[in-house]
Amino acid sequence: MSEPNNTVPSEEFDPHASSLPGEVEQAVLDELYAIRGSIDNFDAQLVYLLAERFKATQRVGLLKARHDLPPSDPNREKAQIQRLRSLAHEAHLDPEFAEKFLNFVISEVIRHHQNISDAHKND
Ligand SMILES: O=C(O)C(=O)C[C@]1(C(=O)O)C=C[C@@H](O)C=C1
Repeated sequence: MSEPNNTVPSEEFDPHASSLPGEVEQAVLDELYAIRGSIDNFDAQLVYLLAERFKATQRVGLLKARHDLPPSDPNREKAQIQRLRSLAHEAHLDPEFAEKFLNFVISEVIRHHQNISDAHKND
């Protein structure tokens, strides 16, 4: 039976899933798997961190809808981008990437805010 799209697949994550076995020495694969273990831990944290951020922005969206405030706040965004670029620079992360990432997240937040506002108006 196939699963509905909105559920977590029941299949276990295989941390050793790879297209490389047979192509490289086992020692190289072992080193790669060890590094990938850290990548997997980081990706899991990223998901939890983003979920927490969206929980907070959901509250902002409700507050804005209740008080009929616009979904976006361009001056706030400018300040956030400037701060994130500077943090990225200090952390040796490409500031362009940090800005693109923040803009990507914020555009999704604004879409959520708009949906909350539309739902609020139709109540
Ligand atoms: O702080 C707000 O006013 C928000 O709506 C949150 C947020 C963000 O995701 O950080 C999203 C949209 C705004 O343009 C600015 C910031």
